[in-house]
Amino acid sequence: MNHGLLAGHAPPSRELLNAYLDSMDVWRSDGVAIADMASGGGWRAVATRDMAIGETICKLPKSALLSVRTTELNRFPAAARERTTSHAILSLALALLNELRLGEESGFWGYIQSLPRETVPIPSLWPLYPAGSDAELADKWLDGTEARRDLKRREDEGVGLADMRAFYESSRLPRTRAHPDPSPFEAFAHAFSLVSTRAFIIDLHHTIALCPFADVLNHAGVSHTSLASDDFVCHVCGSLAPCEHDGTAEPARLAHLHPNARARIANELDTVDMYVERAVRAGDEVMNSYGEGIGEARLLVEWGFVPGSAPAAGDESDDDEGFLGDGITWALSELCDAERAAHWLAMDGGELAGELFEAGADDDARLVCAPSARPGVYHLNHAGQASARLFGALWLQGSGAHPADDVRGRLRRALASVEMAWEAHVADDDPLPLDSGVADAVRAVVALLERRRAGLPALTVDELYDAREALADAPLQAAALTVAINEVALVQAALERWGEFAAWLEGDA
Ligand SMILES: C[S@@+](CC[C@H](N)C(=O)[O-])C[C@H]1O[C@@H](n2cnc3c(N)ncnc32)[C@H](O)[C@@H]1O
Repeated sequence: MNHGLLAGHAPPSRELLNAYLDSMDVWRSDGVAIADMASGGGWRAVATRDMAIGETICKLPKSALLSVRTTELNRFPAAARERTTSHAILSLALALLNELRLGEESGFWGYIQSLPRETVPIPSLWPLYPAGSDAELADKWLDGTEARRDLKRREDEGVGLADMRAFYESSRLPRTRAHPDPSPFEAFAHAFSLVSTRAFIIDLHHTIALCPFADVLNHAGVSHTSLASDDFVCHVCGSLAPCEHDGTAEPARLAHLHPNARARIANELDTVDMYVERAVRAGDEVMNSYGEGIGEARLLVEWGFVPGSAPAAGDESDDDEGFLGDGITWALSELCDAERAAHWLAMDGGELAGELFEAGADDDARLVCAPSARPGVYHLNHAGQASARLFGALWLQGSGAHPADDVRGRLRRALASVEMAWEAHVADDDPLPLDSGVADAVRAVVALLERRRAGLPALTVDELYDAREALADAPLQAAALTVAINEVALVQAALERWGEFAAWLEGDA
């Protein structure tokens, strides 16, 4: 994508980055070095010696972060931000674009020159690529997948491509020596792609920010580290210690801290830190976690890659265990009609289903699994188990329960009896008599899965694999196909499991 930024500059330099980090007092362990990705493009962090749990990987003073608070744009708020946005990601992309337009005159030059020069092709930006390109051809494989849902969610939240365009068109960046004229939308899209793939959530003052050096680490589900930051700062000035905006020497934002910790923060520099949480061997790539249980669809939508879709010897990117996330998900409106959905929400059904789900030693053998840790997520996991939250909402829809009924007691019995019936099915016993609401919920799971399958590409898993095999030099199509393959395989397997169970309940099998 032709964004016109940093044209004519030398490629990213580690020396310049290190000089910047030193000048900003960013502390780095001598056990970690920046190395090239084996796949060619980009960098990664590699351990130069064994590192033990608890060791510090890096400590960045918050003043070294690139955020809307620390950048030049913050000094020209009125001119540059006629339109305000509640979306931190759009504001940060604008602030970064302003620094990129400043080029060598930016206070962040040593850092921003180290960032990828190519736009990261996240799916929100695929419509900007020409017809017949890898991006354009990849898009159709996302139909019916979680990635398409995530893209829709981003649009609903106001961070889709049309929102980016509207936001950028209503913003005015100052002229710079390198860029006396406004930059094209592609330049904003480039900055957005960098923010989407590199920003971390920091605190109430910075909101999200780019973290030099910490953002060199790639992601793995089973990681060695994660970014830690005290977020209970003053939202006005960012101070962690009590400040003039608190109006008291003992602000409520610090009330949860032990007195020793409160005394410590009064005297210490506020930093974001990375510590070794799982031992690293010399020569290993040091992997970060971008978040708990992120599925591959979300990795594609927000970070522009799918683990294992383009294996590269030497990178750990093909280690896909732990990339599982929440499997496949539905919105409550797809499970219940409006009246039942309102009833479910009024009784806090999601929370209730979690309370009623009794974890056990043989959870893997069950039909129903624990609800997602993400509130409001109704999912079927990678083993084809429906979450208690999903099953509960479907049960409510079919049960005829009224707000005045003892829903708690009935849902508890429904969850217990479906599990007993499943055990009997697995043991090849005769079907047990079941409350009709429970059998209806099982049939509703089958219907949901059938609808999901109908929306996914109409090829078998083998045909999808063949389509991926036949690709040459098309990483985005390979990534999109990987998402589609895994979802088709999951829906197919889940349909068999739930379909056979439903038939057995009806005495047909
Ligand atoms: C925070 S950056 C990590 C540093 C990046 N490798 C670089 O050179 O700038 C995030 C980007 O790195 C790449 N990345 C991160 N984890 C990866 C993985 N496990 N496999 C492949 N690429 C990965 C993706 O392009 C992602 O958007």
